[in-house]
Amino acid sequence: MLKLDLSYTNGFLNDGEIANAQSIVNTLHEDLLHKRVPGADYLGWLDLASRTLSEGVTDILQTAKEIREKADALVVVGIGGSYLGARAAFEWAKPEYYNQLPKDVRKGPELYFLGNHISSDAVADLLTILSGKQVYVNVISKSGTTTEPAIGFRLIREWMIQQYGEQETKNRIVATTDAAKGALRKLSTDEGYKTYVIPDDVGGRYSVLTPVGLLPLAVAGVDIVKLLEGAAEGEKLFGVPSLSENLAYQYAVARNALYRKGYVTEIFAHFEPGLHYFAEWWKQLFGESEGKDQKGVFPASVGYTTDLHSMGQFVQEGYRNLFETFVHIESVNHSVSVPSAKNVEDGLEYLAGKELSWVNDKARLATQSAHAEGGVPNLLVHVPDRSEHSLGMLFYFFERACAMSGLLMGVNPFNQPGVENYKTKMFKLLGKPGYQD
Ligand SMILES: O=P(O)(O)OC[C@H]1O[C@H](O)[C@H](O)[C@@H](O)[C@@H]1O
Repeated sequence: MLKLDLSYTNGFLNDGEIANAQSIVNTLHEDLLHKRVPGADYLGWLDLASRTLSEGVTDILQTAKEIREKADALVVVGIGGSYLGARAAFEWAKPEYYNQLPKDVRKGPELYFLGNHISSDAVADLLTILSGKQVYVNVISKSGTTTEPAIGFRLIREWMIQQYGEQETKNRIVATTDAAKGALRKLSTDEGYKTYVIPDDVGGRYSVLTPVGLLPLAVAGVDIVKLLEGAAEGEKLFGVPSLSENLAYQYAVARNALYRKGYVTEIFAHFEPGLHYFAEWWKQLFGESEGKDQKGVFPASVGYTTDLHSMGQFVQEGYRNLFETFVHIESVNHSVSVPSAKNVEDGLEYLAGKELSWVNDKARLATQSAHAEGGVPNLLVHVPDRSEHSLGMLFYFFERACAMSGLLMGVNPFNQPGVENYKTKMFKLLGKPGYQD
C-alpha cells in the first residue's frame, strides 16, 4: 500500500490547511467524474486499468510472446507520452543492466529506444549495436506526425529493409497509433503492419497503461496484468473525495498550498537509479498538465545520493522557492551488505555487515531533515516494493493527483497548446512546405 507522509511540511503549511480544501476538492471531484472539467474529452485514463483488465490483454500478450521468441532486440520508437511511460516502467521493473545480461538469463529481447531525439550520433551508435541481430520494431505515435519518431522510424525501417527485405520488414513492425487518423495509421494500413490503438480519450502523458506501454513492457517480460491490477486498485483508493482517505488528493492539495506560498519548483527526489525514468515520466505529466496560462509548479528531479554531491548544495542553501517530493521504496529486490575490510582506513568499518538499503535509507532520512531545516518543505511517498503492482498504483496515484492539482490551479490539465510554437518556428527553419510565412 502507498503511504504519504507530510511531516516535513510542518511549519510550512498551517494546521488544517489541507483539510480546509475539502469543499473545493468535493466539487472538482464530482466535476471530474461527471466530465464537467476543461479537457473532459481526455478522461479515458480514469478507469482505463480496470476496463483493460475486464477486456483482457490476450492479444498484446500473444504478440509479445511471438516477438520474445523471434527477436534479439526490440526497438521502441516514440517520444514524450509515447515513450516515457514504457521506459519508466522498463527501468523500474527490469534489472539495471538488462541488455547486457546473457539471453538465457534475460529471457527476452534486448530493448532499445529511438525517436526520442534527433541525434546522428545516438542513431548511428544504435544501428551499430543492432548489427547482425534479429530486430523487431514497435513504432508509437498518437498523432503519427511527430518529427522525432517519424525520422527515427524512417531510419530504422530503411535499415531493416536493407537487412531483411521489404516483406519481412513489414512482418517485424508493430504500430501503436490512433484508431483512424494520422500518417502512421495510413502507412500501417497500406503496408499491412500489425497495429494497436491509442484511445481517443487518453492523452499521451496518461497513456502508459494503453498498448503504448503495455506492448513493449510485455515484450521485456514485465508482468502487465500485475501492473494493471495495481493501477485498478489505485482507481479505488484514489477515487474517493475524502481528503483524509485519498492520498493522491492530499498530495495535490499540499503541492498547491505550497505553490501559493511561493514554493514554485518541485523536485522529485529518489534514491534508486532505476527510478530515473519514472522521474522523467512524472516531469512530463506535471509539466505539460500544469505549465500554462503563466502558472504551474516547475517539475524538476534529482537522483540521490548521487545528486547530493552536485545539486545538494543548491537545495540546502540556494534560492528558496523549492519543495521536494521523495519517493521511497521500502523493500528493494536485492540484499547487499558492506564488506568488512579491517586494513582499509576509510573509516567505514563501523558499517561492516550493514545492508546498503539500510545505509541508503539513513541517507534519505538525513536529507529530508536537513533540507527541511534549510527551508525546503518536503513530502514523502512510501512505496512498498519495486513490484509491477506497486508501480501500477504509483502511476495512477500521480495521474489522479495531477488531474486534481491542475484543476485546483485553474488550468486545463489535459491539453498542451504551448508545445506547438517552437514546432512552427522549427518547421519554418527546416523549409517545411506551408510554413514559410
Ligand atoms: O504520440 P505523439 O503524437 O507522437 O506525441 C508525442 C508527444 O509529443 C508532443 O509534442 C506532445 O507534447 C506530447 O504530449 C506527446 O506525448
